[in-house]
Amino acid sequence: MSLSALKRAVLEANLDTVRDGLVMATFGNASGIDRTTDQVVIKPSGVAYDTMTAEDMVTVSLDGAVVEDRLRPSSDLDTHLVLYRAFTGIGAVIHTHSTYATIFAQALMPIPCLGTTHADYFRGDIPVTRHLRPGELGDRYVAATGEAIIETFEGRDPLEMPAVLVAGHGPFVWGRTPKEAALNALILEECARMAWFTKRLNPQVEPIPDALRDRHFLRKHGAQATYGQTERL
Ligand SMILES: O=C(CO)[C@@H](O)[C@@H](O)COP(=O)(O)O
Repeated sequence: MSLSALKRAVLEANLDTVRDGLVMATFGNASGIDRTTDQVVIKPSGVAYDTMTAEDMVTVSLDGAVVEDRLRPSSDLDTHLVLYRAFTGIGAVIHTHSTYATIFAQALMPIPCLGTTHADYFRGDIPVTRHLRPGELGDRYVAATGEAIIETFEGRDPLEMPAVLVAGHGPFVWGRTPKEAALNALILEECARMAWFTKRLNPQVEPIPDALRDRHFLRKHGAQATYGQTERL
């Protein structure tokens, strides 16, 4: 993908989060990476979404060196970079403060996998990171946020669990493309909303059985996926 195509895709993913009601004001950011050049394209910090253009997207290298510096990159850039370096199969990262997912993050509660809506996209409960320690709240705060996410994902496949709740902050999601990450951000919020109401109706309810969860997840993802069309109609 050319750099200009990546910038357009990243802009659209940012705008999707607003269109889908996941972001208000400037509370969020989406980025994408070209794995052939290791260039990362990310939303500029604090720019209004209704005036944002593809040319406003900021390009940096995977180690954080700014390639084009017309605008300052998102203040969450270092979290995105830590995720790209650790999760080599992902191509896009999105952060929002979507209401229900953020409520779970603030309550330090994983979003339980209570139904097949959830299992179609996330193979299990959406995990919550630990709180950052006082020594991590200085200059390295944003990178430390990414490192806490990586710690939470030890032994997990990030493509089977493309979302996390950062304690006291909000969700980060990812995908292979900016479009896929934007869809994951939307489904995450819907699953959080459903889990909230399900738990209110029946506080004792447990996550669905692993076999049902896996049946749903694997029919849509991985080598054996059977959902949808094998050929374009
Ligand atoms: O998480 C936060 C604030 O808590 C940020 O994501 C949000 O303000 C967006 O910042 P940027 O405009 O991406 O610099």
